Amino acid sequence: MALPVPPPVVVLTGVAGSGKSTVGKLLASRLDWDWADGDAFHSAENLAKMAARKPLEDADRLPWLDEIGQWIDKESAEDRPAVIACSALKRRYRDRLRAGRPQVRMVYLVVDLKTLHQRMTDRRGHMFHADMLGSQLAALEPPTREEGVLMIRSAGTPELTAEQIIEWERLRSYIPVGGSRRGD
Ligand SMILES: Nc1ncnc2c1ncn2[C@@H]1O[C@H](COP(=O)(O)OP(=O)(O)OP(=O)(O)O)[C@@H](O)[C@H]1O
Ligand SMILES: O=C(O)[C@H](O)[C@@H](O)[C@H](O)[C@H](O)CO
Repeated sequence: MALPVPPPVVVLTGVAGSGKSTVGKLLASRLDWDWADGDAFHSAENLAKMAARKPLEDADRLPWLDEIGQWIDKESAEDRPAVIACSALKRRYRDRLRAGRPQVRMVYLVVDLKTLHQRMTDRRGHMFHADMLGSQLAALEPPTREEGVLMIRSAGTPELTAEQIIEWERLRSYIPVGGSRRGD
């Protein structure tokens, strides 16, 4: 008999400045689901590297992705639906996060370059500098035609993007009409 699939865990992916944290926080709050920002799982070494404007490499990101995976597993073990932001720039990073976790639903935020650059330069007090955007784009393998990834253009307000994600059919089917948002 197949094991029951735990409640969904939405992973908001995309390059720095695409709005993962802004949209993710809003989405989790609208749904009353747990929320985490993947940036909180970076090691001190990774944070220092990024603050020194050195792009992360695979060897830096793999243990970080595993920390995020463990957070997802903990949420699922407690039967809790959740949202987490994680850049997951490459196919193999996404595969690492979703392997053995059928509850993971990936959303990729599509934002044009001009807007991305504007958001990064307007953002104040963030350890990730706007001049690192190029390195994010160089590492990026967009999930075009990748099965199970919702690619959503995030050009309007964060509220609109969060609403569009909620409407995403597979999530909607989880949220009972008129029922508890946690589905219990
Ligand atoms: N849809 C949006 N419309 C306008 N501004 C936005 C939108 N989404 C995010 N922003 C702004 O753009 C900036 C970047 O957003 P945010 O920090 O959420 O991106 P991020 O993908 O989490 O970046 P990082 O990976 O670097 O943490 C923020 O200052 C935020 O207020
Ligand atoms: O994979 C990466 O290069 C990192 O996750 C970055 O995306 C940063 O964590 C983030 O952008 C900082 O806010």
